[in-house]
Amino acid sequence: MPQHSSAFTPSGTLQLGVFFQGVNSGTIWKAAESGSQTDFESFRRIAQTAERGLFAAFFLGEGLRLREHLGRPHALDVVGRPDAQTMLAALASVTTHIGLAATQNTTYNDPADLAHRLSSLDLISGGRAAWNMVTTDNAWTGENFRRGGYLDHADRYVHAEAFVRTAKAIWDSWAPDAIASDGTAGTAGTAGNWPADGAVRRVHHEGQHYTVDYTPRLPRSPQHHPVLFQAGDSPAGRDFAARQADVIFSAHPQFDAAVAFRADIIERTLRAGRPADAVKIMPASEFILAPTSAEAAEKKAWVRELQIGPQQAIAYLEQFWGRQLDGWDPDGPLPDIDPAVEETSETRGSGFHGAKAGELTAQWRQEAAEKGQSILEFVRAKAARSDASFVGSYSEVADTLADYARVGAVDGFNISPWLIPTGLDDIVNHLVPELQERGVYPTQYRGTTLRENLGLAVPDRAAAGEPAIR
Ligand SMILES: Cc1cc2nc3c(=O)[nH]c(=O)nc-3n(C[C@H](O)[C@H](O)[C@H](O)COP(=O)(O)O)c2cc1C
Repeated sequence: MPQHSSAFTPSGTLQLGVFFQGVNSGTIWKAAESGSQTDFESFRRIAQTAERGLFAAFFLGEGLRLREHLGRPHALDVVGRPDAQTMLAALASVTTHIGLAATQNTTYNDPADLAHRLSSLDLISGGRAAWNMVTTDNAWTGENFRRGGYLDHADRYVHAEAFVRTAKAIWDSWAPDAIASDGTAGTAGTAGNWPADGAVRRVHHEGQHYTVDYTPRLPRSPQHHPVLFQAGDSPAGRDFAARQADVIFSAHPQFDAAVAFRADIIERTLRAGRPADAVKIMPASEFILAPTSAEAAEKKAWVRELQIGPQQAIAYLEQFWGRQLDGWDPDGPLPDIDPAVEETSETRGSGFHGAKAGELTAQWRQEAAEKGQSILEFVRAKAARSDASFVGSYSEVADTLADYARVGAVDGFNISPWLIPTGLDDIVNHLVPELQERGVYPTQYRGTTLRENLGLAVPDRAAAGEPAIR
């Protein structure tokens, strides 16, 4: 295994990505300015604004089934999420530089099929595709598929590892010069569009969950293969990222937590035999900005009010009580009845997986009573990802972000706009120039591929001593 320097040197710069929300209550869909969550125009407008702001990547999440609660569609979610790869292919034709990242899970997809579809996006976009690798944390998705059921947490990452190694083997199987640019490498076709003999390797993988025996169908893209993001925060998820990913879409945006997360990932990355800076980190975040801090605070109150209305507040509590609470007054105190479940459900997208429901709800009742909060006020405070929010004037927030860049706490932020499609406008028009003035943000795209723009090396697995799967 090659030796790497254990020293981590902060790049001193930041990248931005945009995460178009399809679930949860972070996006306001009912303001006068709100667009549609399914109309291509919303996606085009956001992606082009992000590109004007030199964003590295445009992200789409994935959910293969509507989230449900107590047998009904989850009232906390907006309904409708067009297929990510279809949407990104359409966006490739109206953008030129921004990366196009599709969240795709390793539990319900198949590696040969997904590797091919991602390669297609990578070729169509001229080397701008990324795959955000997730394992998916819910059982109800499995009910959509013939396999049914759902893998144990530990198995999900074993499966994910075999999946991504197979995908990488598929992407590595065409030699770099399989199709020569002057059209002379081929032996079978007159136009030189065929690979030379021996230039494409067959991929064979026999695993616990699937077997692949496959001759890959596409050559390398200008960035070799899609950039790999990972989202999943358990120790197993972090180790998986340390071994396989280029970038982590993390859940730790607050400064101290970000610094600790960076240290943890450096340790795991070195243990995996990769250089200390091999894995970049971009946490999920929300920005509420205005010319002055007082105006930003006012805006925040408006945003929170529209993100969580009475119906969402009740639906939020129902996740933890495990029963319908629609008779409860959102302006009254928290329900003084016991939950119908022992543990908060791990399968309903809650951020409190497996907590003891009785203890948690009793603690919340006490907390709300002490603060004199109604259901609505309590949920607005609890559900808002306030730990992921950067609220302030353009220059205050730019100063804060410059501190992150200086110590290398993160490599950038993946921003969820709270308004679609105009939610990036003030970031691009005001925050980006402030960051550029501080020398912590690019003033142009470095290249045309996502890999170049993120400053990632082209993968060379043979040199890294990692054999392709046979
Ligand atoms: C920031 C972030 C974004 C995620 N986005 C998605 C998503 O869009 N679709 C999905 O199925 N899972 C998503 N996940 C969930 C992961 O797939 C994973 O299943 C979950 O975090 C549980 O794994 P863990 O225990 O390693 O955290 C996301 C996770 C994180 C941390």
